[in-house]
Amino acid sequence: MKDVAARIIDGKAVSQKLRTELADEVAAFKQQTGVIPHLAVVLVGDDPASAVYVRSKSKGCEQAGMAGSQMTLPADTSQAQLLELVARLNADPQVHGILVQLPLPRQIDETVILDAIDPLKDVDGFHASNVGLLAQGRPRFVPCTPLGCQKLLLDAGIPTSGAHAVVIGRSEIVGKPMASLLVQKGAGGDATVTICHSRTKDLAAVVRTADIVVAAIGRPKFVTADMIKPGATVIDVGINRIETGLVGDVDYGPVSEIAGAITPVPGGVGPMTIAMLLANTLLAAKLQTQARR
Ligand SMILES: Nc1nc2c(c(=O)[nH]1)N[C@@H](CN(C=O)c1ccc(C(=O)N[C@@H](CCC(=O)O)C(=O)O)cc1)CN2
Repeated sequence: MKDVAARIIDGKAVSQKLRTELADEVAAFKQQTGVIPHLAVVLVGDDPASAVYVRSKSKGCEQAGMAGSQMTLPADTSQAQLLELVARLNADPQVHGILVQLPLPRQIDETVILDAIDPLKDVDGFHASNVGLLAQGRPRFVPCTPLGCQKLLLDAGIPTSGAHAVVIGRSEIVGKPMASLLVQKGAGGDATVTICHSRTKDLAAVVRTADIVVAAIGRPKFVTADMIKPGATVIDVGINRIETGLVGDVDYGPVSEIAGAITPVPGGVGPMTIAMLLANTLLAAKLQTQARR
């Protein structure tokens, strides 16, 4: 055990600072172009957590001086009906960003929907062409949660160049794009990256070698103190609702006594996801406005 507890990386404070800066950028963009950036958020079904996230996305747009509209479809919506809505939003010149809230009901193939979104309006960065651009090291829209993790590392002054970063989880939304960001050249990158997943042999031993651990596996308190190298930085992407409340993928109390810096849940990575979405929406409006002039 260390005699000093880990530094807490406060995602709520960092996201608030970024959102204030973004509101100034939005105001300048509106003054220059007369264009109001507009995010359309689509929710299918009535999952209560998704409904909360979607509301905070629309509210976040308004607070930043952008337009946010929300479309809610019933849980039994067919793939064809959702594709029709996406096509309408793609064709609408007033809409700059389109986000389809995940997860989608089982009858709808997520990949088909995500790849139907105009890549220039894909503020989630999930379209195959945006995934490809990130993998090639020339990112356009980067998925919001990994981008938020990278911003937290940069804001906290955690060196990534030459560091060994271990990403636990290989999802398309977090694990894979996080690894791409950490390995790419430049600030917040240049790390040596290992991705661990359910088939990794002796995962604990691999994680113990990490200077930076990003936990995105979706299992409550999966990362325990014995897996952490003293002084390592621990970024917890997990949001798990258990009987006692909301917990991350990291066993926060014991791990914070070993780590050098750690994100809490709530108040760590989560708020950054929305801040990055707002930033991507302004970027979408800028790219489309440029293309139309
Ligand atoms: N189309 C997308 N769907 C989903 C994404 C996404 O980025 N794009 N990510 C997640 C959910 N999500 C945003 O959609 C999200 C999750 C959590 C938070 C957040 O601020 N969490 C708070 C806790 C809030 C609570 O009490 O529930 C925190 O960690 O402090 C924001 C956004 C899946 N779907």
